[in-house]
Amino acid sequence: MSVALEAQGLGKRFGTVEALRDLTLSIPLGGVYGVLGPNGAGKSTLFRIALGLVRPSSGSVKVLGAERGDIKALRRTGSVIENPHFPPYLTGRQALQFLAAASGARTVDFQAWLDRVELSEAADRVVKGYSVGMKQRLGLAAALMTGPQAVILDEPTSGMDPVGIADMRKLIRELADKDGVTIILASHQLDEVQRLCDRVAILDKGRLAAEGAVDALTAASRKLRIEASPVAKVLDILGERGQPDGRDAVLATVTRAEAPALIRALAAAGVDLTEARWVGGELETAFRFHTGGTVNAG
Ligand SMILES: Nc1ncnc2c1ncn2[C@@H]1O[C@H](COP(=O)(O)OP(=O)(O)OP(=O)(O)O)[C@@H](O)[C@H]1O
Repeated sequence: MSVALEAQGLGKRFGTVEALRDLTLSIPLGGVYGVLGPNGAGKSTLFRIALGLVRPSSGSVKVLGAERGDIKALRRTGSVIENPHFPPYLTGRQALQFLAAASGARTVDFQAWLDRVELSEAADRVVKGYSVGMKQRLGLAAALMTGPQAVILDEPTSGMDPVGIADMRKLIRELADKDGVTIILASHQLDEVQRLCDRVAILDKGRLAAEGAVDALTAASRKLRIEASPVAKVLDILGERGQPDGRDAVLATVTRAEAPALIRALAAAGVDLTEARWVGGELETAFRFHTGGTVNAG
């Protein structure tokens, strides 16, 4: 089995609202997968259906190869859905012990998980005094301590400061690369997603608007900016794939694979090359293109 989450023609109606419409999506096992979309696109609904918290109106979803609601698959799937809540007068350590007991987990190394999410110093303080970021990290420890194969995180960096966001990004990447946990996350932080995720799905009004490797989705807006002299010769060699950028540079629409040959051709034609660098290629551009221009902060 190489699929972590598979949705087939998934639909969900809440009264007159169609939160998901005929969504077919396959999220591979391994790596970090981002589910993106404007507010109300259906990201949380997809996650809630996958976790057995909400019943779909049509279609089906499998998690780790098992039908929705399968207890064994759910035990192998951790989750942090929106800001996690803990009994406020328990300490971080007690909260993990309480949740482990509730889920029937027997051999959990609480200290190791508290260390891993950098909560060792705060472990014996009550959760009530924790910051948003600390609660998110405690939620992540709670989701991971039972050794899941996949983890679903709904906006894991919401309400965090830039340092907290960078730490969370590092931890998530490490969990995927070193621990082999498949991470599926929803986020509005497109620059973070671009740095963190291997693949993404872009949802728009409950539909799948785009899906693919981050590199492939961003390739359309990525250009090679070539600063060279004479510019006219560069434009001549590039033909339709070149456009002037100021007086001494050209934007070339080429792929990474084509770049070395282009640079060799320019040198062979006697062009003096001062600089060649990639510009553009932001995930935000792809997001705007596929969702009709809405980018949400927060
Ligand atoms: N329990 C519910 N009852 C009624 N409508 C709901 C319910 N849950 C979600 N919806 C609606 O379904 C649509 C999709 O919501 P969902 O929370 O899945 O979007 P989202 O992409 O996660 O949005 P956000 O980025 O704001 O978290 C929205 O229009 C929302 O108002």
